Amino acid sequence: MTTSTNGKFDRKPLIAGNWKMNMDHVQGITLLQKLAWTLADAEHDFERVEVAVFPPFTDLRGVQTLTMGDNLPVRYGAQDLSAQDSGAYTGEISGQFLSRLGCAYVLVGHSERRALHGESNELLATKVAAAYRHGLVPVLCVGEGLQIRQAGTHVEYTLEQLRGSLAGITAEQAETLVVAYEPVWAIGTGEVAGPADAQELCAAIRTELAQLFGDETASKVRVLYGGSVKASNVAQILAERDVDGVLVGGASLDAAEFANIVRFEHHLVTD
Ligand SMILES: O=C(CO)COP(=O)(O)O
Repeated sequence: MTTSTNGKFDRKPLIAGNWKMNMDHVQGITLLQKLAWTLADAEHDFERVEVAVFPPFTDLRGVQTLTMGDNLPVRYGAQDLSAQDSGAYTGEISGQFLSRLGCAYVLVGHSERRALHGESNELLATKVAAAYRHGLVPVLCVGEGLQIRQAGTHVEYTLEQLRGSLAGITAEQAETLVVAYEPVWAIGTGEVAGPADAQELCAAIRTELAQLFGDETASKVRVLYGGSVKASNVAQILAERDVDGVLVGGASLDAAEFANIVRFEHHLVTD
């Protein structure tokens, strides 16, 4: 991909699938194998467009085996991690364990965890720090609910989440950061934010990152959009200048559909 004047193409697009609490360890292997075959048939260039999956914890060992054994260049991560490293924290999973399982990434602060588990920005800042301690790249999720969108305060609300969840991290750490803007009203609803909405927030996030960490760092951070992304709408969303990838829920559970999302550049050509 050539370098554009706005620098967007210096950032490798990241197409990520969040399987949520779907796909047991056997189903997960089947899904990933199908995805691998489909992308191999299409001669997908993983150097050009990065692919990552976020399976349930119990699938990670199998995903590790599959990606090592077949030398499949799909990267993967967990959907959450503990803020602690080890000890008496029943039910928690340490970033150290994820790192040893070959995870490259970890989701932090998905809206479902914020809403269902009461995860605050303060707690999430400690999870982001834990991810960096263990060599994992945090994919920090932010985004407003419907009421906030209707009140028109969505930009300020989302940036407040961003600032709060990144408290204490250094500019050097921030260089590898991934942020996912996922408006809650667009998650699993079929209601996709328009490309202009996605661009507005992704650009606002980058501007805020520039204030926190400097322009150069902000220009390296990949900002993804998530919420009802499908093969039929991905190309328009990724045509926006500050949108560097997508975080896909439901449509990532179908290998053919997800492979078509990964191949978004081909839709652009035919659009
Ligand atoms: O929450 C999401 C990804 O993390 C988006 O989910 P859907 O793609 O199912 O709307």
